Parts: sequence; structure tokens; C-alpha cells
Amino acid sequence: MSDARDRLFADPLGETAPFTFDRDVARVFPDMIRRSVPGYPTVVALSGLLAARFASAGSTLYDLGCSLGASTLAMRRHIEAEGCRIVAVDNSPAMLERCREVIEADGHPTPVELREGDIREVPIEDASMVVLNYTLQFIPLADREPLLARIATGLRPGGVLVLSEKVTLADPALEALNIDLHHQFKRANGYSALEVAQKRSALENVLLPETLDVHRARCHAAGFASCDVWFQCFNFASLVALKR
Ligand SMILES: Nc1ncnc2c1ncn2[C@@H]1O[C@H](C[S@+](CC[C@H]([NH3+])C(=O)[O-])CC(=O)[O-])[C@@H](O)[C@H]1O
Ligand SMILES: O=C(O)C(=O)Cc1ccccc1
Repeated sequence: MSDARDRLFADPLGETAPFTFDRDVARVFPDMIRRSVPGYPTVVALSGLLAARFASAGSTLYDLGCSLGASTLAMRRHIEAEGCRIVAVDNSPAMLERCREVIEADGHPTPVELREGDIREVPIEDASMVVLNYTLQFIPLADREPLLARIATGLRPGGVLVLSEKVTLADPALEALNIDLHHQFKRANGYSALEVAQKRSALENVLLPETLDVHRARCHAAGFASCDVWFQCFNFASLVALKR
């Protein structure tokens, strides 16, 4: 059921409406994100290893913009510390409904609390790990630093933020190359040129990528002691930020 093929942009749409996380997207989401985001399966799986390393006893791990719970499941399987729980948040009712089914079917004993809400408003408390896997890119630019500052405050000393994003490159030749390679990746995964073009137009002004320099500087400004890239594939990167 969750392996339904993404054909949402396959037929000519005339004017493409802005991208939203509705019921249609939720139905095909695992297929869509796997075929669209180079490195996604690796980043999600390795988020689990980071959970094994960073989860501390009695703490909360947050999955902000959890979609169908892929990062939550990866963390849940790898936490070694006692008495942890996961709070997974998404503001799309369609995503959260399907996420609930996925989490229940998983049946692992670590408790997961699902919250339907805006990650800009959810309290972050007594956290050892916060994951923003491909979610900050949908938050208005002005709201990003206040969100990261609240995360830094809510983390325990020694805690970690995992921040995965589509990024832009300041060098125009590298930017053009990475966009081309990303489109080639999507074509190699079975998307037509029309699907690539229509989805790109739907994401305009919805998904706002920034440079890695901007992300690193914002993490520092928000109160993280250290921040850098641990994974990158074309114009998709994942950073860790550490709280001292
Ligand atoms: N303000 C917001 N508040 C709450 N949720 C939001 C907000 N804005 C967007 N979302 C949610 O963020 C998620 C982004 S997808 C994350 C993948 C997941 N992390 C994964 O590891 O599979 C990435 C992508 O589709 O490229 C969607 O489910 C939105 O509803
Ligand atoms: O598909 C794209 O071009 C993307 O940039 C990533 C993406 C993946 C899933 C939903 C929205 C954006």
C-alpha cells in the first residue's frame, strides 16, 4: 500500500498548483521521496546510528516533519539508552494518519507520541536528539533561526541536531551541475522530463533551499557549538550540530 507509485506530475497539469502535503502525496510518499532525494535512504538509516550514539537515558528524541515516520522508525530501532521516548510532529493530517498506521504496525516497545502541529510551535524539552530530515526547507526563511534556537535550548548538553536539506551552491557552475545531476537522478529513477518540470514548478516558493554556509552560520547563531556536513549527494546534504 505504501509502495504506491508516484505519478502525481505525470500528466500535463496546465497551471501547476503549489506543492502541498495532501492525501495524494501521503499515498505515494515513500516512493516519491526515495526516487526524488539522492541519499535519502542512507540519511534515514544513519539517523538510527546517530540515535544509538546520542540518545541519553530518560530523554526525548524529536522527529520534526516526520511524514510517514521513516526517521522515527530508524531512531526507534537503534536507541540503546533506557527510558527514552520519541515525539514525532507533522502539520499534515494526511501524513500523520498514515504515520500512525506505520508506527502501530512496527510494534517496537519505545514509546512514540505523534503530534499534529506546526514544528514552529511544538515545545522542545529535555531532548538528546532532534531530527529535521528535509523539513526546514519548507519553513519560511525568517522562522528558521528562532526554530533552531528553540531546539538548541531544548537539547541537553551533549545533544545533537540532524539537519538534512536540499541546498544551493554559491558557485553558478556547480549549482547548474548539481541541478542537472539531480534531474538526471530523477530521470534514472523513472520520472519523465514533464514530471521533473511540473514538480519543479510546484515546488517554486514552497521549498526554499539555502547554501551550506548559511546553514552552518545559522546553527552557530542559534547556539550550537559545532556544526558541519556529514553526508552529501549532489544538492542534498545532511549536517550535524552539537550542543556543548
Ligand atoms: N511547519 C510545519 N510543521 C510541521 N510539519 C511540517 C511543516 N512544514 C512542513 N512540514 C512537514 O514536513 C514534511 C517534509 S518531508 C520530511 C521527510 C521525513 N522527515 C522523512 O525522513 O521521511 C520532506 C519532503 O517531502 O521533501 C512533510 O510531511 C510536511 O507535512
Ligand atoms: O522532488 C524534488 O525535486 C525535491 O526537491 C525533493 C522533494 C521530495 C518530496 C517532496 C517534495 C520535494
